[in-house]
Order: sequence, then C-alpha cells, then structure tokens
Amino acid sequence: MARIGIIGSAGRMGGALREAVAAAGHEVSGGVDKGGNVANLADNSDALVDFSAPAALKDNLYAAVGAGIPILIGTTGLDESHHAAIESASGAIPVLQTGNTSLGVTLLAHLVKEAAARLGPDWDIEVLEMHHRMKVDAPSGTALLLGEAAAEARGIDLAANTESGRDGHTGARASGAIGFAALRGGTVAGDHSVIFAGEQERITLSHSAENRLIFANGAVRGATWLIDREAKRYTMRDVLGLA
Ligand SMILES: NC(=O)C1=CN([C@@H]2O[C@H](COP(=O)(O)OP(=O)(O)OC[C@H]3O[C@@H](n4cnc5c(N)ncnc54)[C@H](OP(=O)(O)O)[C@@H]3O)[C@@H](O)[C@H]2O)C=CC1
Ligand SMILES: O=C(O)C1=N[C@H](C(=O)O)C[C@H](O)C1
Repeated sequence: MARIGIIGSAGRMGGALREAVAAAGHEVSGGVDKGGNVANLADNSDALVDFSAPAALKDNLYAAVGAGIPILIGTTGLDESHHAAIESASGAIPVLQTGNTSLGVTLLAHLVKEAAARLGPDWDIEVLEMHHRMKVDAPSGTALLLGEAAAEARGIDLAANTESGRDGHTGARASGAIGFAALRGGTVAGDHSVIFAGEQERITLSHSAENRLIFANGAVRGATWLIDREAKRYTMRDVLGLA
C-alpha cells in the first residue's frame, strides 16, 4: 500500500484521484491546494501527484526533492522554464511528467509516432482537441504530446514547425508544419484527433475520454510505479513498457 499525496486536491482531478487511489487499495496521505504546505505533505507521502497549476510546479518539485520521494506531474500549460526545473529535479528523484496519464492516449501517441514515420512528409498533420468550458490552457497538454510524437518520428523540432490559432488571412499551410486547433465547450473530458491529410485521402487517429477516472487510474499506476525507481525523468510510455 502506497501513501499518495495529492496536489490540487480540491480540483476536478483531485476528486477523481481520491477515488482511484482508494479503488487501487492505496492511501491518500493528504492533499493541498493554493497556499497549502506541500513540504509537509511530501514528508508524509511515498509519492506526490500534481494536478494543479503551472505556478505551483517549482515548489512541488522542491518539496519532492526535499523529502526524497517521486512526483508525477499531470499539470499542463508548462513552459520551457518548467521543463528545465523538471530536468533538474529528475537528477535527484524519479519524475514523471505527461500531458495525459490515460492508457488509451499513451497508446495513441505510440500509434501516431508509427504513422508519422511511415507516411511521407507530404501527408499534412493536424491535431484537433476539444475540452470542457473550464479548461484554461491551449493547445492541451495531450495535443502537444501527440504533436511531439509526430515531430519525433519526422526528426523535426515541434516548436519550430507548429501552426496554431489560425485566423484571418493566414496564407497557405507551411510545408511540414504540425497544426493545432482547440475547441472549448460543455463538459467534454477530453477528445483528441490526429489527422493525416494526404493527396485525396485522410487517416484519423482519435481518442475520447468519457470521464476523468481514466486519467486518475493512470496517474495512480504511474505514481506507484515510480516508487523505488532510480532518479530519472520518465513518461507514461515507460510505465506501460512502450518506450
Ligand atoms: N495529465 C493528465 O492526464 C491530465 C491533466 N490535467 C491537468 O491537471 C490540471 C488540473 O486540472 P483540473 O483538476 O481540471 O483543474 P481544477 O481547476 O479543477 O483544479 C486545480 C486545483 O489546483 C489547485 N491549485 C491552483 N493553484 C495551486 C497552487 N499554486 N498550489 C497548489 N494547488 C493549486 C486549485 O486550488 P484553488 O481552487 O485553491 O486555486 C484546484 O483545487 C490542469 O493543468 C489540467 O490540464 C487534467 C486532467 C488530466
Ligand atoms: O484540463 C483537462 O481537463 C485535461 N487536461 C489534459 C490536457 O491538457 O491534455 C488532459 C485531458 O485531456 C484533460
């Protein structure tokens, strides 16, 4: 039985995570939200799971390193400075960061990588996502993860080849670009499609999340898998043996 500390515990994912931790036979050691004492939570946990906000990330990593325990980061909307902090912390503790903890999306990313590698560069890649009206970041962490899988397969840098937020007179699509489009509305837990558009044909690989428990179950699996691993940066692909 592992003691899991939840960062963002009063949030939508925090609630799902409590349910998933109990269902898996583990224990919630406690939870924090804005202004909470994360160092104290870390001292009483075997692993931390963070579904909160980017602004909390550095303190969360610091607390995990201080307590010498692993941390799974599911929070999205991270920038380069957050990724640098994750790299640095992963020299001291196991850190798993991912835009999507579900089994289905982890497999989808694997399939996207395979498709992007096999289809020539004349197949345009577009990532389409839809989420609930409360989501604050775009493109979603999952959309970026899927775009990254395609970029990796093509040997290109994602940031340098991204087209997103098209509006007005945009000009033609840049050759080799990976496009992103984000829809927001209602209570959608998370829909993602990667469209490969070729000459006179299209392939679409999709995933639909029907509720947040799929993310929470994956997070519990990932966090418990991290306990006693060597200090390193991991992904859900490592957890599922797809790396
Ligand atoms: N990787 C994945 O599989 C998934 C990732 N996510 C991501 O997880 C994050 C949370 O999503 P969701 O639960 O829907 O969001 P919510 O807004 O419902 O919950 C966020 C929680 O984090 C808390 N919080 C905000 N700032 C801090 C802080 N500085 N320190 C500690 N806690 C803080 C909030 O508390 P307060 O109200 O006090 O501000 C709130 O309880 C998002 O980034 C989302 O994109 C979501 C689903 C799956
Ligand atoms: O904010 C959400 O809700 C979700 N966020 C993650 C993302 O940004 O991809 C994962 C999931 O799609 C739900």
